[in-house]
Amino acid sequence: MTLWLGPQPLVLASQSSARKTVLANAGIPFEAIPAEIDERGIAAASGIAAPGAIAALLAEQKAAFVSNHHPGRLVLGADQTLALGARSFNKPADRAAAAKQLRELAGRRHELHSAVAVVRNGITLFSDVSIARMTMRPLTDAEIEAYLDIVGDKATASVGAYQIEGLGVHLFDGIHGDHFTILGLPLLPLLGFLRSQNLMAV
Ligand SMILES: Nc1nc2c(ncn2[C@@H]2O[C@H](COP(=O)(O)OP(=O)(O)OP(=O)(O)O)[C@@H](O)[C@H]2O)c(=O)[nH]1
Repeated sequence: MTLWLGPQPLVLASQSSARKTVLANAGIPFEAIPAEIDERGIAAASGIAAPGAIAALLAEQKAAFVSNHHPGRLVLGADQTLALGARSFNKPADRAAAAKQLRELAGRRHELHSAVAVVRNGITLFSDVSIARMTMRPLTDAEIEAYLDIVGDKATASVGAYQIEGLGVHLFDGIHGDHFTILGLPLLPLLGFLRSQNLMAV
């Protein structure tokens, strides 16, 4: 008996190592085929300001892009936006941007809006946006620099310049929300959908 009942593996429209790990640990077979879209351009052209709506749009656009190149396949797209008050943040471009972003997040609560979409033949079959609320400790510039010295390039691999399951945990006083939402893939709503399609044995 296997867990996955689908005729073919899921297609994951992502290069995210965290998203791959989440699916692999959940026992869901997938092929990773990153979407070649201009995320920032699409977000800017959409005129959308709400972080959850931006994440939902980009998750759907990533899945639709790959779906159009793989007819008949079930394609999963995901996106995550960080919101601090009315401002939205994306993955920092380099260490200096990560330091600047952490200085702004320190001592405050920010939200992670994680969206997932499932598309087949260009039709969106499922979408969900989940929110996690993260309370970051007050941090001195010296603490931020020490953290960045220790984590190195990983600081630019995540939207908040941290990996919560790794050393990023040291930055926080409080975490409210689903662990998978923080990692960037709302797994529980996705599993509910896959189950509803009779794709899972459990
Ligand atoms: N390991 C880890 N990754 C995180 C965490 N928080 C956010 N991320 C990752 O930060 C990235 C958010 O950027 P996105 O633009 O949504 O995705 P991406 O990395 O560009 O990958 P694509 O899906 O190909 O667009 C995702 O890869 C998330 O998995 C965390 O706490 N731990």
